[in-house]
Amino acid sequence: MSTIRITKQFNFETGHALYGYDGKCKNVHGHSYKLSVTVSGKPIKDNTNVKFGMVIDFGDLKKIVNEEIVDIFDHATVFNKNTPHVELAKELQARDHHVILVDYQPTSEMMVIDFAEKIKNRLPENIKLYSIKLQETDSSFAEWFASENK
Ligand SMILES: Nc1nc2c(c(=O)[nH]1)N=C([C@H](O)[C@H](O)COP(=O)(O)OP(=O)(O)OP(=O)(O)O)CN2
Ligand SMILES: [Zn+2]
Repeated sequence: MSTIRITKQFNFETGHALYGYDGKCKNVHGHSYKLSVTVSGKPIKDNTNVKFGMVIDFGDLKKIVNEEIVDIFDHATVFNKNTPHVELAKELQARDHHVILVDYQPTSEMMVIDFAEKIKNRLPENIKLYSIKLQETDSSFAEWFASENK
């Protein structure tokens, strides 16, 4: 049976700031992120299985990515907790804002690394994470490929 890649796309709105950056993205600002998650596997051969012909049900992949990423990052603001932005984050949290403190600079590169780990940990044994693409703007995106990260 052939190995097939399938992709599910997601959208979420997230704020961030790049502490110490030498450009306008040092300011708190937001993006309409577009996330593409590609997994690979073999379509189920058993015609009595309700998922017959599927690598993984798009709905099951959606549930994993929504629970791990979209529901958490949507309408949140991400700060690097190893910078003075932690003070700003605490102030926002005290005012009931949805803030995420991460252990990295929240660039698109570092976010795809984080997302890849989160998704890999949730996939069934027979399904492999192939790649992730995170688009910050119409012209800027970062990609993670399993083949380059063994
Ligand atoms: N390698 C990276 N460079 C930059 C990142 C990043 O995550 N990785 N992030 C930013 C800013 O957060 C923001 O995304 C600005 O990006 P940029 O593409 O420069 O946005 P512009 O709107 O200025 O770009 P246009 O060319 O006008 O579309 C900065 N750099
Ligand atoms: Zn940005």
